[in-house]
Amino acid sequence: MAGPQEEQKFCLQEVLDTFKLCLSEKKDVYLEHYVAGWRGLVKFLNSLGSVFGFISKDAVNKINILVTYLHGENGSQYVTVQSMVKYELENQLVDLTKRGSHPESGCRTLLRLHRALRWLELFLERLRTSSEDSKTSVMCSEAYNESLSQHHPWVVRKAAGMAFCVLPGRPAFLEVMNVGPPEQVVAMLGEAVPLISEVYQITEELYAQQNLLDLP
Ligand SMILES: CCCCCCCCCCCCC/C=C/[C@@H](O)[C@H](COP(=O)(O)O)NC(=O)CCCCCCCCCCCCCCC
Repeated sequence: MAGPQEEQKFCLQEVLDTFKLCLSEKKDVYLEHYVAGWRGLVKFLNSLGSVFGFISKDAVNKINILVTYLHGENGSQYVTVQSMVKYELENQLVDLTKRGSHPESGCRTLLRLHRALRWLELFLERLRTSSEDSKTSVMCSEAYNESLSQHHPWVVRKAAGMAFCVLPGRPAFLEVMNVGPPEQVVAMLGEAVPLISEVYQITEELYAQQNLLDLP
């Protein structure tokens, strides 16, 4: 049986499995599996050390907000991202233009994770196609600059940049994924990236249709 230590261990397979479960037959995104995917990723971040604590703390905070809705009295409205958006909009539960009485709506909280998912997609694709001696810090900051950084103030960008510098090199990084030899990690990333990308695209289209991409 796995001890507490092992239960905390990140495993790319597990994250891949949760993202697989994310999409329903009609391509709705299940919130439960979406947050489970993020929980798995946070485990990975925690295994990289305390420098990343401020990032994982924010991610956990956002995961917990969503889980509270999911398990709350209106939980049945939060089964999918689609139903959450519909419910919160119909009931005026979202601050649309400036922060007001709903600073922690499901919609704005998920949007933050959604933007981070684009970073993840770009980063994992770089990792997958990179050579053995490529620098993870460079891949990570390139992916960040192309995505998430646009939504962050200077001070967060600075702190993120500093954290990226202490990322382990590619071989050690692939090892923490607990998949096996590098070729196997690369193969699994080949499966994971399109899945993550699909979940991202579906959410992006929904948010764009509803004009929710700039929620405060
Ligand atoms: C592998 C290295 C991991 C580097 C993570 C890259 C993302 C850098 C994000 C920096 C966020 C800093 C923390 C603060 C964020 C908030 O200001 C900001 C805005 O929130 P607010 O509107 O409520 O104020 N929050 C966010 O943008 C959400 C950030 C969520 C980041 C989650 C990152 C999880 C990373 C998981 C790593 C997995 C590695 C892949 C391995 C297979």
